[in-house]
Amino acid sequence: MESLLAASFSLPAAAFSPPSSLSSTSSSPHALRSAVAGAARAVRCSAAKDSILYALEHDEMFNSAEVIQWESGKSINSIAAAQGIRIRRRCRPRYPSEGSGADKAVPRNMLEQIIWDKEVEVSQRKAKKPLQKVIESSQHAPPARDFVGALTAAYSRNVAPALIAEVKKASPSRGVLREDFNPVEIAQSYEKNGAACLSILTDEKHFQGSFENLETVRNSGVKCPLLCKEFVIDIWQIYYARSKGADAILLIAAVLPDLDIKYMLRICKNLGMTALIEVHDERELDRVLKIDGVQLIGINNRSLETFKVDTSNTKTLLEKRGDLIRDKGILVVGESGLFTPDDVAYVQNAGVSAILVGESLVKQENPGQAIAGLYGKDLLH
Ligand SMILES: O=C(O)c1ccccc1NCC(=O)[C@H](O)[C@H](O)COP(=O)(O)O
Repeated sequence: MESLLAASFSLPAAAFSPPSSLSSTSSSPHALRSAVAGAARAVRCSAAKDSILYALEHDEMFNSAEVIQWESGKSINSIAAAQGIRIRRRCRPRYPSEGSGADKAVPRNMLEQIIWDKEVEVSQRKAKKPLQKVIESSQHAPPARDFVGALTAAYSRNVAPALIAEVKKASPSRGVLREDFNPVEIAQSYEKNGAACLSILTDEKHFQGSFENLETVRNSGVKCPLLCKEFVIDIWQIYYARSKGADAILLIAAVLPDLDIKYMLRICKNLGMTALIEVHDERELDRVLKIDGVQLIGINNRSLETFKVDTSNTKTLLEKRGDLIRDKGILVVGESGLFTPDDVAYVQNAGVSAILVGESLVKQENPGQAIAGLYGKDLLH
Protein backbone atom coordinates (compact mmCIF):
# COMPACT_ATOMS: atom_id res chain seq x y z
CA MET A 1 0.00 0.00 0.00
CA GLU A 2 2.83 2.35 0.81
CA SER A 3 4.22 2.04 -2.72
CA LEU A 4 0.84 2.89 -4.20
CA LEU A 5 0.72 5.82 -1.89
CA ALA A 6 4.16 6.99 -2.91
CA ALA A 7 3.17 6.69 -6.55
CA SER A 8 0.15 8.82 -5.95
CA PHE A 9 2.31 11.68 -4.84
CA SER A 10 5.08 11.41 -7.39
CA LEU A 11 3.32 10.69 -10.69
CA PRO A 12 0.50 12.99 -11.73
CA ALA A 13 -1.19 10.27 -13.78
CA ALA A 14 -1.11 7.91 -10.86
CA ALA A 15 -2.50 10.52 -8.57
CA PHE A 16 -5.92 8.99 -8.78
CA SER A 17 -4.73 5.74 -7.35
CA PRO A 18 -5.50 4.63 -3.96
CA PRO A 19 -5.61 7.34 -1.42
CA SER A 20 -8.45 5.24 -0.13
CA SER A 21 -5.71 3.11 1.33
CA LEU A 22 -5.65 5.77 4.01
CA SER A 23 -8.99 4.62 5.24
CA SER A 24 -9.11 3.84 8.92
CA THR A 25 -9.75 0.25 7.84
CA SER A 26 -6.27 -0.02 6.32
CA SER A 27 -3.90 -2.58 7.80
CA SER A 28 -1.25 -0.13 9.06
CA PRO A 29 -3.02 3.19 9.29
CA HIS A 30 -0.36 4.79 11.42
CA ALA A 31 2.46 4.16 8.97
CA LEU A 32 0.33 5.27 6.06
CA ARG A 33 -0.75 8.41 7.78
CA SER A 34 2.86 9.32 8.57
CA ALA A 35 3.80 8.72 4.95
CA VAL A 36 1.01 10.93 3.71
CA ALA A 37 1.73 13.64 6.25
CA GLY A 38 5.30 13.69 4.93
CA ALA A 39 4.09 13.88 1.35
CA ALA A 40 1.61 16.59 2.28
CA ARG A 41 4.36 18.82 3.60
CA ALA A 42 6.03 18.64 0.20
CA VAL A 43 2.91 19.74 -1.67
CA ARG A 44 3.40 23.23 -3.03
CA CYS A 45 -0.11 24.57 -2.72
CA SER A 46 -0.92 25.51 0.83
CA ALA A 47 -4.68 24.95 0.40
CA ALA A 48 -4.00 21.44 -0.80
CA LYS A 49 -1.56 20.85 2.04
CA ASP A 50 -4.15 22.06 4.54
CA SER A 51 -6.75 19.74 3.05
CA ILE A 52 -4.54 16.69 3.40
CA LEU A 53 -3.46 17.53 6.91
CA TYR A 54 -7.05 18.29 7.88
CA ALA A 55 -8.20 14.94 6.55
CA LEU A 56 -5.45 13.16 8.40
CA GLU A 57 -6.27 14.90 11.65
CA HIS A 58 -9.95 14.10 11.28
CA ASP A 59 -9.36 10.49 10.33
CA GLU A 60 -11.15 10.91 7.00
CA MET A 61 -10.98 8.82 3.90
CA PHE A 62 -9.55 10.31 0.75
CA ASN A 63 -10.99 10.13 -2.74
CA SER A 64 -9.62 10.66 -6.20
CA ALA A 65 -11.00 14.16 -6.55
CA GLU A 66 -9.13 15.22 -3.47
CA VAL A 67 -5.87 13.87 -4.78
CA ILE A 68 -6.28 15.75 -8.05
CA GLN A 69 -6.79 18.86 -6.02
CA TRP A 70 -3.66 18.29 -3.98
CA GLU A 71 -1.60 17.63 -7.07
CA SER A 72 -2.73 20.64 -9.01
CA GLY A 73 -3.52 23.06 -6.23
CA LYS A 74 -6.86 23.74 -7.96
CA SER A 75 -10.32 22.57 -6.98
CA ILE A 76 -11.79 19.67 -8.91
CA ASN A 77 -14.70 21.87 -9.92
CA SER A 78 -12.47 24.58 -11.31
CA ILE A 79 -10.44 22.02 -13.29
CA ALA A 80 -13.67 20.54 -14.63
CA ALA A 81 -15.26 23.91 -15.37
CA ALA A 82 -12.22 24.93 -17.42
CA GLN A 83 -12.94 21.91 -19.63
CA GLY A 84 -16.58 22.91 -20.03
CA ILE A 85 -17.90 20.40 -17.50
CA ARG A 86 -21.01 21.77 -15.86
CA ILE A 87 -21.57 18.91 -13.43
CA ARG A 88 -20.01 19.86 -10.09
CA ARG A 89 -18.79 17.59 -7.32
CA ARG A 90 -20.38 17.89 -3.93
CA CYS A 91 -17.46 19.65 -2.29
CA ARG A 92 -17.03 19.85 1.42
CA PRO A 93 -16.50 23.39 2.61
CA ARG A 94 -13.08 22.57 4.03
CA TYR A 95 -11.55 23.45 0.66
CA PRO A 96 -10.96 27.17 0.80
CA SER A 97 -11.14 27.42 -2.99
CA GLU A 98 -14.67 25.96 -2.97
CA GLY A 99 -16.15 28.42 -0.55
CA SER A 100 -19.33 27.42 1.21
CA GLY A 101 -21.95 29.48 -0.63
CA ALA A 102 -25.56 28.42 -0.30
CA ASP A 103 -25.82 27.59 -4.02
CA LYS A 104 -23.28 24.79 -3.51
CA ALA A 105 -25.73 22.86 -1.36
CA VAL A 106 -28.32 22.24 -4.08
CA PRO A 107 -27.71 20.11 -7.19
CA ARG A 108 -28.58 22.01 -10.36
CA ASN A 109 -29.97 19.09 -12.35
CA MET A 110 -30.64 15.35 -12.20
CA LEU A 111 -27.18 14.31 -13.37
CA GLU A 112 -25.59 16.46 -10.69
CA GLN A 113 -27.97 14.95 -8.12
CA ILE A 114 -26.97 11.44 -9.25
CA ILE A 115 -23.29 12.31 -9.00
CA TRP A 116 -23.60 13.80 -5.53
CA ASP A 117 -25.51 10.73 -4.35
CA LYS A 118 -22.86 8.58 -5.99
CA GLU A 119 -20.08 10.32 -4.06
CA VAL A 120 -21.78 9.37 -0.80
CA GLU A 121 -22.47 5.82 -1.98
CA VAL A 122 -18.91 5.22 -3.20
CA SER A 123 -17.32 6.53 -0.03
CA GLN A 124 -19.57 4.23 2.03
CA ARG A 125 -18.75 1.26 -0.17
CA LYS A 126 -15.04 2.04 0.01
CA ALA A 127 -15.20 2.21 3.78
CA LYS A 128 -16.61 -1.33 3.79
CA LYS A 129 -14.29 -2.68 1.09
CA PRO A 130 -11.11 -0.67 0.49
CA LEU A 131 -9.56 -0.41 -2.95
CA GLN A 132 -6.87 -2.96 -2.25
CA LYS A 133 -9.51 -5.59 -1.44
CA VAL A 134 -11.54 -4.76 -4.56
CA ILE A 135 -8.42 -5.03 -6.70
CA GLU A 136 -7.82 -8.49 -5.22
CA SER A 137 -11.44 -9.53 -5.94
CA SER A 138 -11.14 -8.27 -9.51
CA GLN A 139 -8.20 -10.61 -10.00
CA HIS A 140 -10.45 -13.59 -9.25
CA ALA A 141 -13.21 -12.59 -11.67
CA PRO A 142 -13.72 -14.56 -14.90
CA PRO A 143 -11.67 -12.97 -17.72
CA ALA A 144 -13.14 -9.94 -19.47
CA ARG A 145 -14.76 -10.68 -22.83
CA ASP A 146 -14.22 -8.73 -26.03
CA PHE A 147 -16.97 -6.07 -26.08
CA VAL A 148 -15.79 -4.27 -29.23
CA GLY A 149 -15.19 -7.60 -31.02
CA ALA A 150 -18.79 -8.66 -30.28
CA LEU A 151 -20.12 -5.37 -31.69
CA THR A 152 -18.01 -5.58 -34.84
CA ALA A 153 -18.98 -9.20 -35.51
CA ALA A 154 -22.69 -8.45 -35.02
CA TYR A 155 -22.52 -5.46 -37.36
CA SER A 156 -20.98 -7.60 -40.13
CA ARG A 157 -23.48 -10.41 -39.55
CA ASN A 158 -26.58 -8.24 -39.75
CA VAL A 159 -25.42 -5.27 -41.82
CA ALA A 160 -27.20 -3.23 -39.18
CA PRO A 161 -26.00 -1.48 -36.02
CA ALA A 162 -25.04 -4.03 -33.38
CA LEU A 163 -27.41 -4.02 -30.43
CA ILE A 164 -26.40 -3.27 -26.84
CA ALA A 165 -29.66 -4.16 -25.12
CA GLU A 166 -30.23 -2.55 -21.75
CA VAL A 167 -31.41 -4.35 -18.62
CA LYS A 168 -33.04 -1.41 -16.82
CA LYS A 169 -35.89 -1.49 -14.34
CA ALA A 170 -36.47 2.25 -13.92
CA SER A 171 -35.03 5.62 -14.84
CA PRO A 172 -35.31 9.15 -13.50
CA SER A 173 -37.00 10.37 -16.68
CA ARG A 174 -39.48 7.50 -17.11
CA GLY A 175 -40.01 6.07 -13.62
CA VAL A 176 -40.55 2.31 -13.35
CA LEU A 177 -40.37 0.73 -16.80
CA ARG A 178 -41.10 -2.83 -15.78
CA GLU A 179 -42.67 -4.04 -12.55
CA ASP A 180 -41.97 -7.80 -12.99
CA PHE A 181 -38.25 -7.26 -13.44
CA ASN A 182 -36.13 -10.40 -13.70
CA PRO A 183 -32.68 -9.37 -14.98
CA VAL A 184 -31.57 -12.88 -15.94
CA GLU A 185 -34.75 -13.65 -17.90
CA ILE A 186 -34.49 -10.33 -19.72
CA ALA A 187 -30.79 -10.85 -20.47
CA GLN A 188 -31.33 -14.37 -21.79
CA SER A 189 -34.21 -13.22 -23.94
CA TYR A 190 -32.09 -10.40 -25.41
CA GLU A 191 -29.24 -12.78 -26.15
CA LYS A 192 -31.51 -15.37 -27.77
CA ASN A 193 -32.90 -12.71 -30.10
CA GLY A 194 -29.61 -11.37 -31.39
CA ALA A 195 -28.29 -8.74 -28.96
CA ALA A 196 -24.51 -8.42 -29.36
CA CYS A 197 -23.87 -7.07 -25.88
CA LEU A 198 -25.91 -6.17 -22.81
CA SER A 199 -25.94 -3.06 -20.64
CA ILE A 200 -26.77 -3.65 -16.97
CA LEU A 201 -27.81 -0.68 -14.84
CA THR A 202 -26.09 -0.90 -11.46
CA ASP A 203 -27.23 2.36 -9.84
CA GLU A 204 -29.70 1.54 -7.08
CA LYS A 205 -31.07 4.88 -6.03
CA HIS A 206 -32.19 6.30 -9.37
CA PHE A 207 -32.48 3.24 -11.63
CA GLN A 208 -33.36 0.43 -9.21
CA GLY A 209 -30.38 -1.50 -10.55
CA SER A 210 -27.63 -3.29 -8.65
CA PHE A 211 -24.21 -4.89 -8.87
CA GLU A 212 -25.96 -8.10 -7.80
CA ASN A 213 -27.91 -7.95 -11.08
CA LEU A 214 -24.65 -7.62 -12.98
CA GLU A 215 -23.09 -10.55 -11.13
CA THR A 216 -26.18 -12.76 -11.46
CA VAL A 217 -26.43 -12.16 -15.19
CA ARG A 218 -22.71 -12.87 -15.57
CA ASN A 219 -23.09 -16.14 -13.66
CA SER A 220 -26.25 -17.19 -15.51
CA GLY A 221 -24.49 -18.51 -18.59
CA VAL A 222 -25.26 -15.45 -20.75
CA LYS A 223 -22.36 -15.13 -23.20
CA CYS A 224 -22.89 -11.57 -24.47
CA PRO A 225 -20.25 -9.18 -23.07
CA LEU A 226 -21.68 -6.97 -20.31
CA LEU A 227 -21.46 -3.20 -19.96
CA CYS A 228 -21.65 -1.96 -16.38
CA LYS A 229 -23.94 1.06 -16.73
CA GLU A 230 -22.75 3.08 -13.77
CA PHE A 231 -21.96 6.70 -12.92
CA VAL A 232 -18.22 6.36 -12.48
CA ILE A 233 -16.44 9.00 -10.43
CA ASP A 234 -13.72 6.86 -8.84
CA ILE A 235 -11.45 4.07 -10.02
CA TRP A 236 -12.76 1.93 -7.16
CA GLN A 237 -15.98 1.47 -9.18
CA ILE A 238 -14.09 0.12 -12.20
CA TYR A 239 -12.34 -2.57 -10.16
CA TYR A 240 -15.62 -3.34 -8.40
CA ALA A 241 -17.46 -3.69 -11.72
CA ARG A 242 -14.73 -6.05 -12.96
CA SER A 243 -14.96 -8.08 -9.75
CA LYS A 244 -18.67 -8.55 -10.50
CA GLY A 245 -17.99 -9.72 -14.06
CA ALA A 246 -18.28 -6.55 -16.16
CA ASP A 247 -16.53 -6.61 -19.54
CA ALA A 248 -17.02 -2.90 -20.23
CA ILE A 249 -17.85 0.22 -18.27
CA LEU A 250 -19.45 3.56 -19.04
CA LEU A 251 -17.42 6.76 -18.56
CA ILE A 252 -19.44 9.97 -18.92
CA ALA A 253 -17.51 12.92 -20.36
CA ALA A 254 -20.01 15.37 -18.86
CA VAL A 255 -18.85 14.23 -15.43
CA LEU A 256 -15.17 13.32 -15.76
CA PRO A 257 -12.27 15.69 -16.43
CA ASP A 258 -9.85 14.64 -19.18
CA LEU A 259 -7.19 13.37 -16.80
CA ASP A 260 -9.72 11.10 -15.08
CA ILE A 261 -10.80 9.69 -18.43
CA LYS A 262 -7.18 9.07 -19.45
CA TYR A 263 -6.32 7.34 -16.21
CA MET A 264 -9.54 5.33 -16.12
CA LEU A 265 -8.92 4.20 -19.71
CA ARG A 266 -5.52 2.91 -18.64
CA ILE A 267 -7.08 0.98 -15.80
CA CYS A 268 -9.71 -0.50 -18.12
CA LYS A 269 -6.99 -1.55 -20.53
CA ASN A 270 -5.02 -3.24 -17.76
CA LEU A 271 -8.14 -5.10 -16.70
CA GLY A 272 -8.96 -6.13 -20.30
CA MET A 273 -12.14 -4.04 -20.17
CA THR A 274 -13.61 -1.72 -22.78
CA ALA A 275 -14.58 1.84 -21.87
CA LEU A 276 -17.66 3.25 -23.55
CA ILE A 277 -17.08 6.99 -23.35
CA GLU A 278 -20.32 8.88 -23.53
CA VAL A 279 -20.64 12.38 -24.97
CA HIS A 280 -23.61 14.59 -25.56
CA ASP A 281 -22.28 17.62 -27.39
CA GLU A 282 -19.51 18.82 -29.68
CA ARG A 283 -17.31 20.10 -26.90
CA GLU A 284 -17.37 16.78 -25.05
CA LEU A 285 -16.76 14.92 -28.31
CA ASP A 286 -13.75 17.10 -29.14
CA ARG A 287 -12.29 16.51 -25.67
CA VAL A 288 -12.64 12.76 -26.04
CA LEU A 289 -11.20 12.74 -29.57
CA LYS A 290 -7.99 14.26 -28.21
CA ILE A 291 -7.51 11.32 -25.84
CA ASP A 292 -5.38 8.37 -27.04
CA GLY A 293 -6.68 4.83 -26.81
CA VAL A 294 -10.40 5.55 -27.14
CA GLN A 295 -12.11 2.68 -29.01
CA LEU A 296 -15.79 3.30 -28.38
CA ILE A 297 -17.73 6.55 -28.14
CA GLY A 298 -21.41 6.72 -27.25
CA ILE A 299 -23.41 9.70 -28.48
CA ASN A 300 -26.32 10.12 -26.11
CA ASN A 301 -29.44 11.58 -27.66
CA ARG A 302 -30.75 12.28 -24.17
CA SER A 303 -29.50 15.31 -22.31
CA LEU A 304 -28.77 13.94 -18.86
CA GLU A 305 -29.42 17.40 -17.45
CA THR A 306 -32.82 18.14 -19.03
CA PHE A 307 -33.85 14.60 -20.19
CA LYS A 308 -34.76 16.01 -23.58
CA VAL A 309 -34.27 13.33 -26.26
CA ASP A 310 -33.32 14.31 -29.79
CA THR A 311 -32.04 11.60 -32.14
CA SER A 312 -30.70 14.24 -34.52
CA ASN A 313 -27.94 14.80 -31.97
CA THR A 314 -26.16 11.67 -33.24
CA LYS A 315 -26.48 12.84 -36.85
CA THR A 316 -25.32 16.39 -36.14
CA LEU A 317 -22.22 15.30 -34.23
CA LEU A 318 -21.29 12.69 -36.83
CA GLU A 319 -21.70 15.20 -39.66
CA LYS A 320 -19.19 17.40 -37.88
CA ARG A 321 -16.67 14.83 -36.65
CA GLY A 322 -17.49 11.57 -38.50
CA ASP A 323 -14.39 11.71 -40.72
CA LEU A 324 -12.03 12.17 -37.81
CA ILE A 325 -13.78 9.39 -35.87
CA ARG A 326 -13.45 7.02 -38.83
CA ASP A 327 -9.78 7.96 -39.33
CA LYS A 328 -9.13 7.07 -35.72
CA GLY A 329 -10.92 3.72 -36.11
CA ILE A 330 -13.33 4.56 -33.27
CA LEU A 331 -16.73 2.87 -33.21
CA VAL A 332 -19.76 5.00 -32.40
CA VAL A 333 -22.78 3.87 -30.40
CA GLY A 334 -26.06 5.78 -30.84
CA GLU A 335 -27.75 5.94 -27.44
CA SER A 336 -31.29 6.61 -26.18
CA GLY A 337 -34.69 7.31 -27.64
CA LEU A 338 -34.68 4.61 -30.36
CA PHE A 339 -38.08 2.98 -30.86
CA THR A 340 -38.65 2.06 -34.52
CA PRO A 341 -36.88 0.63 -37.60
CA ASP A 342 -36.87 4.20 -38.97
CA ASP A 343 -34.99 5.39 -35.87
CA VAL A 344 -32.43 2.59 -36.32
CA ALA A 345 -32.02 3.37 -40.04
CA TYR A 346 -31.64 7.07 -39.23
CA VAL A 347 -28.71 6.58 -36.84
CA GLN A 348 -27.21 3.87 -39.08
CA ASN A 349 -27.19 6.34 -41.98
CA ALA A 350 -25.62 8.89 -39.67
CA GLY A 351 -22.71 6.45 -39.20
CA VAL A 352 -23.16 4.50 -35.97
CA SER A 353 -21.89 0.93 -35.67
CA ALA A 354 -24.03 0.08 -32.67
CA ILE A 355 -27.05 1.25 -30.73
CA LEU A 356 -27.82 1.21 -27.01
CA VAL A 357 -31.51 0.63 -26.37
CA GLY A 358 -33.40 0.32 -23.10
CA GLU A 359 -36.94 1.63 -22.78
CA SER A 360 -38.38 0.51 -26.12
CA LEU A 361 -37.37 -3.12 -25.42
CA VAL A 362 -37.63 -3.52 -21.68
CA LYS A 363 -41.18 -2.19 -21.57
CA GLN A 364 -42.48 -4.88 -23.94
CA GLU A 365 -43.98 -8.08 -22.58
CA ASN A 366 -41.22 -10.10 -24.22
CA PRO A 367 -38.17 -7.79 -24.40
CA GLY A 368 -36.18 -10.18 -26.63
CA GLN A 369 -38.94 -10.59 -29.19
CA ALA A 370 -39.28 -6.81 -29.29
CA ILE A 371 -35.83 -6.67 -30.96
CA ALA A 372 -37.28 -7.80 -34.31
CA GLY A 373 -39.87 -5.03 -34.03
CA LEU A 374 -37.16 -2.46 -33.36
CA TYR A 375 -35.06 -3.51 -36.36
CA GLY A 376 -37.89 -4.52 -38.68
CA LYS A 377 -36.21 -7.90 -39.08
CA ASP A 378 -34.81 -10.78 -37.02
CA LEU A 379 -31.20 -10.38 -35.97
CA LEU A 380 -28.74 -13.23 -36.57
CA HIS A 381 -26.69 -14.37 -33.65
O1 LIG B 1 -32.79 7.55 -18.73
C1 LIG B 1 -32.73 8.48 -17.90
O2 LIG B 1 -33.74 9.01 -17.42
C2 LIG B 1 -31.41 9.00 -17.44
C3 LIG B 1 -31.37 10.08 -16.59
C4 LIG B 1 -30.15 10.57 -16.14
C5 LIG B 1 -28.98 9.95 -16.52
C6 LIG B 1 -29.02 8.86 -17.38
C7 LIG B 1 -30.22 8.39 -17.84
N1 LIG B 1 -30.30 7.30 -18.68
C8 LIG B 1 -29.20 6.55 -19.14
C9 LIG B 1 -29.31 6.38 -20.58
O3 LIG B 1 -28.81 7.20 -21.28
C10 LIG B 1 -30.20 5.28 -21.13
O4 LIG B 1 -30.45 4.32 -20.15
C11 LIG B 1 -29.71 4.53 -22.37
O5 LIG B 1 -29.06 5.34 -23.28
C12 LIG B 1 -30.91 3.85 -23.03
O6 LIG B 1 -31.88 4.82 -23.36
P1 LIG B 1 -33.38 4.45 -23.72
O7 LIG B 1 -33.35 3.49 -24.87
O8 LIG B 1 -34.03 5.73 -24.11
O9 LIG B 1 -33.99 3.82 -22.52
